Amino acid sequence: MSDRVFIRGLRVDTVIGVYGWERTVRQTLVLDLELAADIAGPAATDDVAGALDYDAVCQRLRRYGAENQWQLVETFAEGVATLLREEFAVPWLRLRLAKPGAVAEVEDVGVLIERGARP
Ligand SMILES: Nc1nc2c(c(=O)[nH]1)N=C([C@H](O)[C@@H](O)CO)CN2
Repeated sequence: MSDRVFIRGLRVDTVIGVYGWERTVRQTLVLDLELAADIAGPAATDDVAGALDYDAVCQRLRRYGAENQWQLVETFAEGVATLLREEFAVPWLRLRLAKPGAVAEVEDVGVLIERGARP
């Protein structure tokens, strides 16, 4: 099954960073997600109840960012992957996590991870 739900450019505000000043401010991370998910099933019923609800995913990840804090983008990325697999039963995902403006003269930096087994 190569079907995917994708989310591009999800902005999550959180406390993240290794420097002292970063512990006192909120910064915006930008997430691009590819989530393995069945498309034909929910298409047959035309019912969001059987779909991987991308709106629910976005709301949950914004709340995850608001309620927690991290030092490394790596830690945040692993937490997002675990949450999606445990709470939304996503069997495989690819996450690109960008921290725009974190480094001078650089557009963005971050991590790209894949977790789970491709169905
Ligand atoms: N591999 C990483 N390197 C760095 C991180 C990080 O999260 N992962 N973070 C920082 C600082 O917080 C930086 O984002 C502030 O400009 C430095 N290196």
